[in-house]
Amino acid sequence: MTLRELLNIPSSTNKPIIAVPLTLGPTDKISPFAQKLQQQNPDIVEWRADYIADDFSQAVMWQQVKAGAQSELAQKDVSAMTEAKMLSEIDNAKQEFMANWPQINVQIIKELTGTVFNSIGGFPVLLTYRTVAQGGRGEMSPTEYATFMITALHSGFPFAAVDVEYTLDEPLRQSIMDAANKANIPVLLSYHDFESTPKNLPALISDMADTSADIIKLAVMPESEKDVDYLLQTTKNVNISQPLITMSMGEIGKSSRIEGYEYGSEMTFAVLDGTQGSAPGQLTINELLQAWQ
Ligand SMILES: O=C1C[C@@](O)(C(=O)O)C[C@@H](O)[C@@H]1O
Repeated sequence: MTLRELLNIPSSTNKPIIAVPLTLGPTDKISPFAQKLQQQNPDIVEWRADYIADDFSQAVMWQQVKAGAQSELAQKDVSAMTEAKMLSEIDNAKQEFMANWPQINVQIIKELTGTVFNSIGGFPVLLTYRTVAQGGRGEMSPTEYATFMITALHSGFPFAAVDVEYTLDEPLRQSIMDAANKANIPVLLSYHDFESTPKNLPALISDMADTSADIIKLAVMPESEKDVDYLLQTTKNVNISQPLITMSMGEIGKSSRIEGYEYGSEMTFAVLDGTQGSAPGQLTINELLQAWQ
């Protein structure tokens, strides 16, 4: 099955699926992005949840609740005794907040996810939380990362696919994959190397394909043209049953984002004009379309 068939993204051309990253943070507005989406019309939006989810972590949310209570207290003209009592009440509130956190967290994740789905006008959404270790912004612990992904998958919104990092501990990885399977959402297993191009690409891709993942994705950094060629040749020659997505990042790797599909890479990541990219070397959609002409 092709990736287009799997993700239900038909096309009349032989070109790869174009994905654009949505990298908005908590203070960014989504409507300018949504407008550009309509104009530039990619195939799929990759929601990079790592740009926003950490701002709604348990620690951050409690700090906000606490700061609110403290500033209210500071505005009141109360005696030292009353103040001490109110401070101890804030401490009690903390216990309650921590006990209720699982439900609060579910609600927050539902709202974040809902905002994405309700704002971008029907484009398919790939859910990604990229950890710092794999080149993203996400600083959650592995368990928090898995909880975030599973909760988002349970939110009822129809993600087109979900990115799961290959480097995540196997049991946690499996727990996300199980949640995705239950929700009938294809799993895209990903591996990134922002430093270099591993010398064992065929074995790495085969090992990734030996899991129950539905799609395999590899993004690596070339140190020379030779590395780009190695990635493209490996993409062409590797024999796996799942659709494959590969790219060489950075300036030297740009050609792989344009030509990769000729070697069997079924998706390419590009940026909407006037928005922020999510990895080095990404072209704009217009540059990509021009290169294909
Ligand atoms: O895995 C990838 C590929 C990518 O790193 C790139 O190089 O275009 C961009 C990421 O947003 C995405 O999750």
